[in-house]
Amino acid sequence: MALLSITDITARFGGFRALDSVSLEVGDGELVGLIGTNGAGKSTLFSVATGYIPAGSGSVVFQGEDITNVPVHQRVRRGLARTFQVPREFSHMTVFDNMMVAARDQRGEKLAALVFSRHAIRQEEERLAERVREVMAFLNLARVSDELAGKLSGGQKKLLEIGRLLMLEPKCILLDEPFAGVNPVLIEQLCDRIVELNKRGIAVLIIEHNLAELARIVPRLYAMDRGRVIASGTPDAVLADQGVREAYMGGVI
Ligand SMILES: Nc1ncnc2c1ncn2[C@@H]1O[C@H](COP(=O)(O)OP(=O)(O)OP(=O)(O)O)[C@@H](O)[C@H]1O
Repeated sequence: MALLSITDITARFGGFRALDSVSLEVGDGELVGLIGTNGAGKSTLFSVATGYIPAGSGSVVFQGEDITNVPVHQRVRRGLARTFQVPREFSHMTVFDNMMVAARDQRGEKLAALVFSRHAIRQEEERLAERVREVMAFLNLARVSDELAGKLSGGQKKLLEIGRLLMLEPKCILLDEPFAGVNPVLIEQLCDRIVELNKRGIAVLIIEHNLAELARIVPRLYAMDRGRVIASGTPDAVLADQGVREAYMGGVI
């Protein structure tokens, strides 16, 4: 059984059909790519999967449960979370605090339950801080821990965005163009960290325009064009697909 099953999803913006009966699956512990022309509907699909945009029709099933109408924060609590094309860090806060805020959001109810015990709150905060330090070390962000997030490079912001996601202890992450605006050296590092996360058991679905990098790390790809999935399979098979080649620059890739 798939970890995440998206079936026959349709989504409209006014009269425009951005997603037209889209189906896609991510298996437990799988690393999957999603490519497509500009405006194909990839980000919209992420938004429907994670609850930011309602599905017009179709279903989203996560870990065997129908979550089509479940709100964003409950999907996050179940372990399904996404990044955005443009990172959403708090630019005037430090890297460390950005990560702590993400962790506290997730732990909000638990912290509220501890309201009568200062000692218990301090212990919980220390536990979260320890987890933040672990994640920063994993992402090579430890040395910028006290920097303001707004001062980070594009690549470091993408790493921070992934760090904030990891504080949610997800089972499946949807990464929207993690390599966009990132210099080649940091792309290598990002690729390496994404593969390592996946090895540790987190399922990953990645939207990416950088086909060379994506094809290097994912065993399986989907391709979208004009609101539909037009191909899926190994990167070689998808990139050789005639429909995909026609969708991209009239067959030039
Ligand atoms: N909030 C919105 N209101 C109206 N139209 C929208 C909205 N969001 C997206 N669209 C339209 O839906 C279509 C799909 O957009 P989407 O951002 O999902 O594409 P994409 O495949 O992620 O594109 P890109 O690779 O360029 O980021 C586009 O035509 C876009 O203009």
